[in-house]
Amino acid sequence: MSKKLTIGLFGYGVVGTGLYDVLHKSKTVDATIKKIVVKHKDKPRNISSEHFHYDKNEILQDEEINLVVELIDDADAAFEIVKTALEKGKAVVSANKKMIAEHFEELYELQKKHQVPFLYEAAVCGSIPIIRNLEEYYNNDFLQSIQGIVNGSTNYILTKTFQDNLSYEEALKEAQEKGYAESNPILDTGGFDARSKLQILLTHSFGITTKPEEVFNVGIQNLGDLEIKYAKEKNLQIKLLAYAQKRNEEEVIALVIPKFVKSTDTFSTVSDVFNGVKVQTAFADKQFFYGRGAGSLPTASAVLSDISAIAYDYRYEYKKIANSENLKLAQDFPLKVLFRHKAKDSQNFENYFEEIEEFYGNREDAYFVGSIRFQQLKDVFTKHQDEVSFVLIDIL
Ligand SMILES: NC(=O)C1=CN([C@@H]2O[C@H](COP(=O)(O)OP(=O)(O)OC[C@H]3O[C@@H](n4cnc5c(N)ncnc54)[C@H](O)[C@@H]3O)[C@@H](O)[C@H]2O)C=CC1
Ligand SMILES: N[C@@H](CC=O)C(=O)O
Repeated sequence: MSKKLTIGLFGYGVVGTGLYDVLHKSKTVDATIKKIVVKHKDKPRNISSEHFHYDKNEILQDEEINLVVELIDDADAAFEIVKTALEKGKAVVSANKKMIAEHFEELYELQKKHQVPFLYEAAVCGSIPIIRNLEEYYNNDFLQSIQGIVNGSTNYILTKTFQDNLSYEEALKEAQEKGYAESNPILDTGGFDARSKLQILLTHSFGITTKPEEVFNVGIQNLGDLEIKYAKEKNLQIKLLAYAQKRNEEEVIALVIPKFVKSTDTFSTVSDVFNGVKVQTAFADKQFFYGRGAGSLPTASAVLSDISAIAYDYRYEYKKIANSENLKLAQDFPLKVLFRHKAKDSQNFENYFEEIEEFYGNREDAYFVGSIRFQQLKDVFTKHQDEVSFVLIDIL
């Protein structure tokens, strides 16, 4: 039996306004927004000011509200809201991957303790229902790998700079204007948003819980004309990929990194703000999910689906945590990359590499193809973040 939901909504930005819209258009969900708490009083909005409140307790202390939908852009404030709501026995829907990735263990314990649903489909790949599928559909299969283009803004920027010859700055500005980018866009371009999503995927696919700093991410912010030229000459594209991939029976590779993809690779068909996720399992073999990874209505559609699932009391069972097979993150493995540095004083970057296959440029502006151990790659990136770029050719 589906239950009637009275919603308290936090945030009325890109996703919040989208949710208001889809909830009023969809006739099948028995849910009403009673109150909306926003931060700024004077902002012009498309609905009457009587809907808005400015104190979080207006929602959190309201006994009639049985579902909190959290759609704000502040991960710390979001955690406080979600924590209090769960403690008060209210169901919660959130799209805030940064907050979930940073606080997963506390949120997991709160759900268990208070026995209330906490759903967050919109937090990973916008409109693609990947979490619910990992929770339900793949429950009895053996997952081997999940690879995904999981960030809409960076895919938009890469598409526009590659195909339409826009500058990086112009493409980023467009992604911001369209409501795809995070309020702080370095979260997108630096691969941090993709890392948060990867952390959530690791939990729902392999039962591995992680702290953000345990998952390594390289973004697209250091890529330049040389990488694009190299890719075009070889008929390749560059995509920011997130990997959660079994290396053997004990270890899972977890990594966010730009990668060259061939024109025959399904990922090469994922352009613009779209996301794509490849799942490989023992029984089903390969499957591919495709859909809009960001934007007002597509993201709101995932929030709407969570709301409707809450109405029949659906909750994540986290079976993969219970049956985690004690999998651990792989600490070291070899990769083949295109490496470039723009260090002013010539550094001995070649020493980090096991083998160098192709060398271009000169010592001060060099780029080369070589194989490197994961630990070495992390080391060189950590020490020289602003001076180096990597594009993955393959995990070896
Ligand atoms: N924009 C997108 O395509 C997607 C966004 N998300 C996530 O959804 C959440 C919302 O994103 P957007 O709507 O794009 O952000 P936004 O910046 O358009 O809207 C967020 C709103 O929350 C308000 N806010 C901040 N702190 C608040 C507080 N303490 N109480 C009440 N309101 C507060 C801000 O003033 C702003 O109006 C974020 O966690 C984001 O990562 C997830 C998937 C896609
Ligand atoms: N900034 C994010 C929004 C959706 O998660 C993205 O671009 O993917």
